[in-house]
Amino acid sequence: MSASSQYIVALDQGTTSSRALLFDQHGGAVGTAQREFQQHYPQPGWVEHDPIEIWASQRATLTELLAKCRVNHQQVAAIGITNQRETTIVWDRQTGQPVYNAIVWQCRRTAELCTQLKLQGLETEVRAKTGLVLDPYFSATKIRWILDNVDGVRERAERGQLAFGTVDTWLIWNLTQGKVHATDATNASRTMLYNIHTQQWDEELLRAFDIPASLMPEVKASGDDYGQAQLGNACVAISGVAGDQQAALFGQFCHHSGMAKNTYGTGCFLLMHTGQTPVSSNHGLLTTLACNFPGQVNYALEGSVFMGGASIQWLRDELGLIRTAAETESLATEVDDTQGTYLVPAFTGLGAPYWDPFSRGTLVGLTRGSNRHHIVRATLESIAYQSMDILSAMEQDAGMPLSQLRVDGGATANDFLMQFQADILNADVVRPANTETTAAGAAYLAGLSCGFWRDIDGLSQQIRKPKVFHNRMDDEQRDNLKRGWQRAVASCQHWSSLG
Ligand SMILES: Nc1ncnc2c1ncn2[C@@H]1O[C@H](COP(=O)(O)OP(=O)(O)O)[C@@H](O)[C@H]1O
Ligand SMILES: O=P(O)(O)OC[C@H](O)CO
Repeated sequence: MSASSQYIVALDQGTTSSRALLFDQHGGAVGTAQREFQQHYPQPGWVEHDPIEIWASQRATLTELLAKCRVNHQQVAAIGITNQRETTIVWDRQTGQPVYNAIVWQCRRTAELCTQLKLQGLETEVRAKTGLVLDPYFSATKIRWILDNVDGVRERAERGQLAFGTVDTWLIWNLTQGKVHATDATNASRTMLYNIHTQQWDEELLRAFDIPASLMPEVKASGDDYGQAQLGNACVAISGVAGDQQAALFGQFCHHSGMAKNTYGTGCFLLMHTGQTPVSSNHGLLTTLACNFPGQVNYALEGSVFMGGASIQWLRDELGLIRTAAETESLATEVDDTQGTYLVPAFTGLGAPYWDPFSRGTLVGLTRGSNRHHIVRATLESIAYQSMDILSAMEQDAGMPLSQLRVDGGATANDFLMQFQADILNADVVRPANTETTAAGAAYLAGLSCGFWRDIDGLSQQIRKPKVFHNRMDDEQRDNLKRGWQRAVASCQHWSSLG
């Protein structure tokens, strides 16, 4: 880091776009550049990205950001990387060419393989060692699919010629011109091959999934030295790496047991820090690793809501009840309540804590007086109820009450939703002034690790004041509403299996 270094760059490689953000000494984002890239759907249920396009779009955002902000490489102390997790890339170590497209976390092509592996009894071992459920979501069966289905790849992998990586690893490889093949603990914990107790690739799981160990990257702490990114003639250190949901937990300053964040996007991703103890869930939540520095191990519980902002898109695109997501706020507040209407957006089944793939969406409690205001309000409330269900499962699993929920993501712009979330949780909902918490997490990891910032507490004090939504609902009303929600959920469970 040179004396003139004034900034940290965060590279945020997401599912639909690559972004680069510039952070100053105060921890605020002062510049941003973004490029969308193409989604490929070669068959129903399959999702792919072109790894070359991922790299090119990410590289272009970095160049654009520095040009736009008139910042040169010497002024950048370090780069932090955060990324869509689980997405799987395999490439040739010699040429750097991918052997197949990136198989995206959403891709369901290995569902059948997962069923077979469950029948062989692998599920309990996967759960115990990795904290995950045996599902196509995670990287292991995606790697296996590439090895089994792309000509010559298994032989090349067995000869040690190929490398596997999640998107962070692919970016590090390209930024360092093939010198560094590494990932961080949070990304490793999403592969279904990493033992979160021993902190190593698990040889038995690699054997069970039939994946050669030579493919795997070195696993480092999230805040650590990942080598030098070559940017033209200049070099900048890469000193922070984390999967996007764990980066958001870090960027929200949730560093202690019981602290939780919820990201309200298309779906909602909820993570609760559980300190140095892995908590195994009785409600089907995932046990995963949280960001760390060398010598530390941190754990978290994770759960997700499938239909968050997506149900607002459904109101707009399928029902035509609204024109924009933003107008849901005024529509919802123009009525006092939903008049007993509940929407359960179980369009693709229900996740944690119900885990019922046969549930289907339902709208209950309609009367002759119900109108679009009530339905819009019920839809917003459904996002808060689903988040509440996951948070209460987390509280029970971790044995810790939640006093505060930190929030980020596109739908947190909706004050009605935030207030209702605080009311139904009976907890404070804290929305930071800067909702770029994912990129901030990567920047803070990188900046703390390279000495740009001295300590996390000092950094958190510099951040602009958040807006806090306090509970305004009395217990009786909350209990009644929660009972109604539970009845609504019960009414749609097992729906598509009933015939
Ligand atoms: N004011 C709003 N009220 C409710 N939902 C909103 C609002 N603004 C955006 N959304 C929802 O938030 C989602 C976009 O958030 P974003 O964080 O960009 O999601 P993602 O990263 O998943 O693409 C969309 O599903 C949209 O419907
Ligand atoms: O890129 P996002 O924000 O959709 O996040 C994807 C998650 O990391 C998937 O686990």
